[in-house]
Amino acid sequence: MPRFLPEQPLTEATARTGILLVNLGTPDAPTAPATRRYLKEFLSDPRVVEIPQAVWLPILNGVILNTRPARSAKLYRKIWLPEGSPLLVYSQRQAQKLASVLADGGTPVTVELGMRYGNPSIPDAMARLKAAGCDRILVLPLYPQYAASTTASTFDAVSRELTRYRRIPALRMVTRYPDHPGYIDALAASVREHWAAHGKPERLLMSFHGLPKRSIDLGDPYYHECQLTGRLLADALDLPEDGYLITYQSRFGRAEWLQPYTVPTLEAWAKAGIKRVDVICPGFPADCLETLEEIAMGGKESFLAAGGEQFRYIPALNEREDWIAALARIAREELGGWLEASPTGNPESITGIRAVSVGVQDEWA
Ligand SMILES: C=CC1=C(C)c2cc3[nH]c(cc4nc(cc5[nH]c(cc1n2)c(C)c5CCC(=O)O)C(CCC(=O)O)=C4C)c(C)c3C=C
Ligand SMILES: [Fe+2]
Ligand SMILES: [Fe+2]
Repeated sequence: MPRFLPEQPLTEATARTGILLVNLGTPDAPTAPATRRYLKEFLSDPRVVEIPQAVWLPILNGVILNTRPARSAKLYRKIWLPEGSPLLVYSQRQAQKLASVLADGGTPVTVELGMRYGNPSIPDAMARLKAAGCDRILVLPLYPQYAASTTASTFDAVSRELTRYRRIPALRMVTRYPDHPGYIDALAASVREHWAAHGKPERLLMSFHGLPKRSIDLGDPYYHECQLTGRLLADALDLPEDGYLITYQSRFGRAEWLQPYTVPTLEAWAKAGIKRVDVICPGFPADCLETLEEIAMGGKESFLAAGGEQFRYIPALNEREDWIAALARIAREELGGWLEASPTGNPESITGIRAVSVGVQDEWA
């Protein structure tokens, strides 16, 4: 049994650039066993829970995985689409549309979606890129703001898989785009369209996924990147200081997480007499459990119960044309120097190198 995965012979036709689009991942089904499998993989990642594994794993396996899966599965059932989990459905459509926008723009690259946890896995997506002949890969995570628990964990998974390869591809990775004009403009356009259809609220709440405060104290740039996105979005919308607030959601466990917390803020606003709010979750390019259940359903319920009168959730960017165009722009910018060599996807300029390496292979065959 060879130590590394077997390789297909190198041919001229196989040289291509591929994009590995990555998102977090989601259960295969809205059931307790499928949610348990997903949470086990997710919460065993030391990038996600930074408690020493000898302390954390007994808590995870003994307590959390015996209680949370059934509870979370019930929540997933509230948002599940006929085609599957929203996070997967929207991420898959983003991958397909990104490939077609790039191809229409003269950049024919293969795009594969890989989920950090669950399916389709990052190793499977990388195998598909390899089978398509991609020997240059751009990793593009659907995380505009850098966090070690998401972005660095993606890098861990990609690089771990590469340790099994004999012939590794050239590799690039987008690590952050919290201030990319295409991303900010798409967010601003989605808010303006929402206001044109439904009217303007008293306040706009921008809710980002939370992180333990300790991670920021240890140097994670996530908080600053969320604040940057939020401020740029507010500027693009000409919002006054008291017209919006950036908050953090999805707290997990008892430690302090980034503040202010989303739902307590909504309740405090309602109690202070704010009647009409809109909520957007700019850090989630695809709608998912955390936006659809926790915010659009749970946040609304809390706001109304505390005396608020009108709560509107502004959907994630999902398949918006301007967002797919922004992703294509980000990809093209990061692919600089790779695409020039292969304007038609057929890398003439490196044909000579290919011919030599194929020749050497033949000699040893
Ligand atoms: C220790 C816990 C967690 C950290 C740290 C964390 C960071 C983090 N997560 C996202 C994006 C998503 N998280 C989602 C779900 C989710 N997150 C956690 C915990 C942590 N996240 C849990 C336990 C769950 C599962 C749901 C539940 O049981 O409550 C999702 C949605 C997944 C879906 O299937 O729809 C996303 C997306 C980011 C961006 C982030 C760090 C910045
Ligand atoms: Fe999360
Ligand atoms: Fe949540």
